[in-house]
Amino acid sequence: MSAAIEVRNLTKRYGRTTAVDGLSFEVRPGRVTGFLGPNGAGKSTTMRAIVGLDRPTSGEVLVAGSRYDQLDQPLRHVGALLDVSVHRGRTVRAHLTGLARSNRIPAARVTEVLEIVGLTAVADKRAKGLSLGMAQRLGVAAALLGDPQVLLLDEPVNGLDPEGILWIRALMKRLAAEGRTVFVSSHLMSEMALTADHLIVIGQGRLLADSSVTEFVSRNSRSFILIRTPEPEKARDALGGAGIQVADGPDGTLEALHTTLEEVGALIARHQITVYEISPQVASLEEAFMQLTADAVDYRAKQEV
Ligand SMILES: Nc1ncnc2c1ncn2[C@@H]1O[C@H](COP(=O)(O)OP(=O)(O)OP(=O)(O)O)[C@@H](O)[C@H]1O
Repeated sequence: MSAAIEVRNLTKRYGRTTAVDGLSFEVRPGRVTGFLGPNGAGKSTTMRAIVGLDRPTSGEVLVAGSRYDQLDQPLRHVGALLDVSVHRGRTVRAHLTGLARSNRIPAARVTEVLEIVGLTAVADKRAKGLSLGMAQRLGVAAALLGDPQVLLLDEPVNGLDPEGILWIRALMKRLAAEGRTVFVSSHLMSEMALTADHLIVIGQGRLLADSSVTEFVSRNSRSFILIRTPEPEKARDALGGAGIQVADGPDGTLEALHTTLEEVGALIARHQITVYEISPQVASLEEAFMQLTADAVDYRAKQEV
């Protein structure tokens, strides 16, 4: 399986701001790849570089083996939902027809994409009358117009209602199942956990992780047994005596690491310690992501002071 998008040592500076800093990764076909990072991490800049809207300060980006500006009929190779920019006075259909014509795409395809995104009923309405969710759908329709093998979607769930969110998730999965490359950015780990098969995580314009979602979860999520007790010293001694590592949790709780509920329960009973709660805990994906990107966020916050 060869990579459909190759980002090689990409750096992009805007004046004194380094938005992307020596970033390299590949995006493969047949799966949804989530592009995750806190606000300002450099996701949009990278996506804009992939479709030739931003010129790299150094490094390069290849799509389907070529630089975007060297692709013949680029819309047939890459479809992108970046900023939704529509000629707002035009109708939905006219907007798509104009795009199709300038890219030598048959007009019949407009009817097809309107159907795919569920905008057939509003095809003759002016784009400026559309809700944000419908405007997102129109952006997706434009991205699909050339029936491309590679799709880039920058925060596609923004502005969508719950039904729209389910729709876009299903669409992305379907496009990937058809063998296409789907690269989708988000600043929400929870959203990506539901949609993506693979993750590229960046912070401060640098690569933090490149792994499957399953791997990311098992590597980054912290699990422990939470103990709430009025006798923390007794509990600490009992656990420590059995060779179990104990950390301090919030509100005076204890966290027993690398152990099981059964082992902790048995020890607590044997030492006759009063407990109010013993429960297994797994840090959420969102926490794992925040932990991973915390340094990047701190750094940026300090810079802006
Ligand atoms: N045209 C520009 N001129 C100057 N600085 C820019 C420009 N575009 C982006 N930046 C800066 O580059 C950094 C990365 O921005 P970018 O929009 O790529 O991040 P992002 O990960 O997409 O964030 P968000 O989730 O907020 O969209 C930020 O510090 C941003 O302020």
